Amino acid sequence: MLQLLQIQKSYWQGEIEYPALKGINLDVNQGEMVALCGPSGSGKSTLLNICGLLDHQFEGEIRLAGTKVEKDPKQRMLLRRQQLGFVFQRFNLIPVMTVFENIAYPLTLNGVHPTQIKRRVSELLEAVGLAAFAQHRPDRLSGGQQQRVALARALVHEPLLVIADEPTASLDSKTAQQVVGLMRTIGAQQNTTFIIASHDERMTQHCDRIIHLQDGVLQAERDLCDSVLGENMNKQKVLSR
Ligand SMILES: Nc1ncnc2c1ncn2[C@@H]1O[C@H](COP(=O)(O)OP(=O)(O)OP(=O)(O)O)[C@@H](O)[C@H]1O
Repeated sequence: MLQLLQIQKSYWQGEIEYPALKGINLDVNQGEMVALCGPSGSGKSTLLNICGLLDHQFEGEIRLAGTKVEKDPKQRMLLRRQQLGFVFQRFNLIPVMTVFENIAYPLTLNGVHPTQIKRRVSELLEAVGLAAFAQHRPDRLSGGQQQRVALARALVHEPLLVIADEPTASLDSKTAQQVVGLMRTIGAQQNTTFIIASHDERMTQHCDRIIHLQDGVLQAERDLCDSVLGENMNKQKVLSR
C-alpha cells in the first residue's frame, strides 16, 4: 500500500550537510499497523513527514496504493486531504471549533454534503464514545477524550493511511488503552494502514510490526523495541510478513 524506495534526506546549514535519512526502503501492506521506533535524532520525524506527504525535499520515490506520488504541491495536498489522516501527541484540535466541527473538518475540506457529514460524524462520535460531547469545545475535554476526537478526525474520511506521532505518550494507562483499542477496531473496520512513531509499549505491543531507525538507516526488523535511551526493553512478537 505504501512503498518507500531509496528515500534520502539531508538538512543543510550553509554548506554543511546533515544526512537525516540514508536510503530507506519500506513496504507497508494495506491494513497493517507499523510502529516506528528509534532513539532521539534517528530520523523518525523526518520519515513521518515524508510518509505524510508534508515534505517533498528528498531523494527517492514514494508510492501510495501503487501510484507514484509526484512532487507537485497541489497533488500532494489533495492526496493528504483525501487519503491521509494525522494523529499527534498533543492532539492538535482546533480550539475555536466544537468537537463535532473538529471531526467534520476533513469532510468539509473535501466538499462532502452536510447531510453526509452529519451522518458520518455522528457515527464516529458514537464509535469513540463521545456523542454527548459533540457541541463541547476541546478545552472542556480530558486528554484522553481529546485524543479520541483527534482519532475520529483522522479516520472520518476513511483515509488509506494514518500517520501518528507518539499518540499515547501524553495519556495515562487507561486512556492510552482506550485509544489503542479504538485505533485497532476502527482501523480494522476501515482497513486503514497506520505508521506510528512510538516508544510506548502500550502502543507498540498492539502493532503488527515494529521497524527500527538508527542514524537514518532502517535496521533489520527486530523483536525488541529498545532505545539507546535505555527505555523499557520490551519483548515483542513480530508478525512476519
Ligand atoms: N531543520 C533541521 N536542520 C538541521 N538538522 C535537522 C533539522 N531537523 C532535524 N535535523 C537533524 O536530522 C536528524 C533527524 O532528526 P529527526 O527530528 O527526524 O529525529 P527524531 O528521531 O524524530 O528525533 P526525536 O525523537 O528527538 O524527535 C537529527 O540529527 C536532527 O538533528
